[in-house]
Amino acid sequence: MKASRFFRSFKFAAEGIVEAVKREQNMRMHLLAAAVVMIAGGATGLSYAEWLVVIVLIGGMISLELMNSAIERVVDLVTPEFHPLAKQAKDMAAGAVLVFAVASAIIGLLLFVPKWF
Ligand SMILES: Nc1ncnc2c1ncn2[C@@H]1O[C@H](COP(=O)(O)OP(=O)(O)OP(=O)(O)O)[C@@H](O)[C@H]1O
Repeated sequence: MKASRFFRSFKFAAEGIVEAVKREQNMRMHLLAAAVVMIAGGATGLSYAEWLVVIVLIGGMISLELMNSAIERVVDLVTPEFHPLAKQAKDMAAGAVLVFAVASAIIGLLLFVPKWF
């Protein structure tokens, strides 16, 4: 792949992220939560390995939210009408976000709580 093409793809990806931050309240919530976790991590003094876990969880959460937003848009593009498959697609995508958020919250508690008490 030519360098210019690579940077063009990078620019489009960045535009997608900016668009999601502008339009999706959930995305802004995830970013706020990520900032709080990073500050808490700094204050708590996480180890190198613990920071790796936190970074993977934050990156995974934001990536999944981006995929969820993308699926919502494709569904709306395909059918503005009510359709059971549209509902399933949106609800499954939202379910994927929820599963990762719950797993992340549990891992976060397992990481932080023993250091605080
Ligand atoms: N075309 C559709 N056909 C059937 N059900 C739909 C359709 N669009 C949305 N829904 C249902 O309504 C719910 C809310 O959809 P809506 O588009 O308002 O929000 P969203 O795009 O899923 O989430 P967000 O709150 O991030 O905008 C969906 O999760 C789904 O259950």
